[in-house]
Amino acid sequence: MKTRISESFAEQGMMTTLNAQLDGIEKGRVEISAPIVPEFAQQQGHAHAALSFALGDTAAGYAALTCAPPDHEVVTAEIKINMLAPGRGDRLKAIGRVLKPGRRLIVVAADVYAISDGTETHVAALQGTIVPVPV
Ligand SMILES: CC(C)(COP(=O)(O)OP(=O)(O)OC[C@H]1O[C@@H](n2cnc3c(N)ncnc32)[C@H](O)[C@@H]1OP(=O)(O)O)[C@@H](O)C(=O)NCCC(=O)NCCSC(=O)c1cc(O)c2ccccc2c1O
Repeated sequence: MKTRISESFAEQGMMTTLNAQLDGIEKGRVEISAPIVPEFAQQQGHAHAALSFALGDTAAGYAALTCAPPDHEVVTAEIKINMLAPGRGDRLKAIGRVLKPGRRLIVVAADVYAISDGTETHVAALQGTIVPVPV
């Protein structure tokens, strides 16, 4: 399972562009993080919502993949995000988790935290639906 997730993550050009890294893989739970850099900031210098979304969606997607059958990929069908606080700091950390590993739909959630001088602030909460598709 860990090899499958790591190899898939390495293939995601989006994650490479964001300098994101995989920090943890367990069944139903995946953690990733990326630096907050000016290229991915909004007009006040905080993390852009799109960065929080990309990391949250990806963490949730891989959490779903840990529960998908071996001969299936997963795609995001829908996901919503609540932006809870400005993403100030050095890094964003996203923790994705599976709420319900159904046969047809995998319901997921993700929480995104901004890390500043070792202090974590909960900045975004996502919930969505991931669909397993045969490879
Ligand atoms: C979600 C859907 C697969 C649901 O399709 P549905 O069965 O409801 O609808 P249709 O039968 O009308 O199909 C429409 C269309 O979907 C494609 N499709 C359907 N079934 C399959 C399948 N088994 N395999 C492959 N593709 C399928 C196909 O193009 C169909 O059109 P046709 O003309 O060929 O019939 C479907 O709605 C869908 O595919 N939606 C788009 C999903 C999508 O593109 N999501 C965003 C990209 S995925 C993504 O961003 C992503 C992000 C991550 O962070 C990830 C992290 C970890 C793993 C994966 C990640 C990831 O994929």
